[in-house]
Amino acid sequence: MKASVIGASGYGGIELIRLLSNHPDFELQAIYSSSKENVPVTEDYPHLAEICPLPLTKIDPVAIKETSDVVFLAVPSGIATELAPQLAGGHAKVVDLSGDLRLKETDDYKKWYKKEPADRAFIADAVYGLTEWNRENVKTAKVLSNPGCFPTAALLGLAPVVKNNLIDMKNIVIDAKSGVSGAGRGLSPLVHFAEMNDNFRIYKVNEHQHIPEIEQQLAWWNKDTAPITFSTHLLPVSRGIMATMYAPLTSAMTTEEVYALYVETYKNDPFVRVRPSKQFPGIKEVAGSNFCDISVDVDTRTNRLVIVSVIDNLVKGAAGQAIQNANLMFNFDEASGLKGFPMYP
Ligand SMILES: NC(=O)C1=CN([C@@H]2O[C@H](COP(=O)(O)OP(=O)(O)OC[C@H]3O[C@@H](n4cnc5c(N)ncnc54)[C@H](OP(=O)(O)O)[C@@H]3O)[C@@H](O)[C@H]2O)C=CC1
Ligand SMILES: CC(=O)N[C@@H](CCC(=O)OP(=O)(O)O)C(=O)O
Repeated sequence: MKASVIGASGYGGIELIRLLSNHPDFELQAIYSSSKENVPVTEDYPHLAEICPLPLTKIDPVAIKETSDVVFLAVPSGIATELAPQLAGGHAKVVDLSGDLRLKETDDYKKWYKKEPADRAFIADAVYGLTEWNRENVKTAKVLSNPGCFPTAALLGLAPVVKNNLIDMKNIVIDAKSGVSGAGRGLSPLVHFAEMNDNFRIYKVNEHQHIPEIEQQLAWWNKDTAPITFSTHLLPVSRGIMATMYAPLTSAMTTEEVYALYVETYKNDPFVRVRPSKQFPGIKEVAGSNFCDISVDVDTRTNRLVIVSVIDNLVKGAAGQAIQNANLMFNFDEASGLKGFPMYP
């Protein structure tokens, strides 16, 4: 199957190139950029030498749509709003990595992204691809909206207890940290070396655009849903997200009981690894891989459950999950092209 990547000069784009170049079922046939034409991608990214010989090409949605079986969009929010509808509706399937098609309430998109939303009906038809929890819909999707990096880590961690009504939905706190590649390749004072290195900062306090995305999925799972507290911090590392979730249990449970529930829930999911008690995951343990590692612990003094979930923001949080979804959309093995192990140390 022929795959194309738009936004191929960004961090999400080059991660798609890395993974698709080693994929047995997709052939990466073209890569697109809005700022560069006929320039080998290796000029900016020499690590792709002899891996990806393709030049960056000007974006022509009509031609891309006709020549591709699947188009991955790794462009900033606001751009997919325009491009995705132009690419959809024909032979090609579309996988969008941005936030543009995730929020079914278009007013939420306006409020949190501060941009004009895509057409409501188009968004309604886009399938939200939190793979482990929406496989059947993903399989038939023509337009796939890939989850955000923080929502992926947080929701995979929360799902078993939220779906089984085991935590107080009115008291969920999600405390998340991300490496700087989560912000893309563009520079800003927040990710400037001198300000980020040797430092640790909270950002977008109570106004992060992933808040409505997480709340939307929690509401689909549990009718008692309520606003969450969600905070994001910048770690002075390149890759990785750790989301630590805190919530009171609705009735007393032991760590062993909660652990058993998680093991049972994720026993058939190739990319979710539930850690044994007290073996809390670090971000390095999933770096470069499509794994999400989860650990749980009950604080018996407060009856509060602590859930720790880690992913690589560029893999399970972006390009890896996008390919996992595309695999299902084309009836390939879900793990095809994604079997690379984490890099450690
Ligand atoms: N980084 C991460 O960990 C994650 C990112 N995402 C999402 O994936 C998308 C890509 O992110 P990321 O790769 O990090 O960002 P980057 O800033 O690194 O890359 C953005 C890409 O979009 C292209 N682009 C910029 N403006 C336009 C335009 N007007 N038309 C078409 N293309 C344009 C840029 O290339 P050029 O200027 O050459 O066209 C570049 O290739 C974003 O929506 C992001 O929110 C989602 C999950 C995680
Ligand atoms: C470290 C960092 O800055 N991360 C970004 C993640 C952005 C992202 O992935 O945006 P969408 O999912 O909304 O497209 C942030 O917190 O905004």
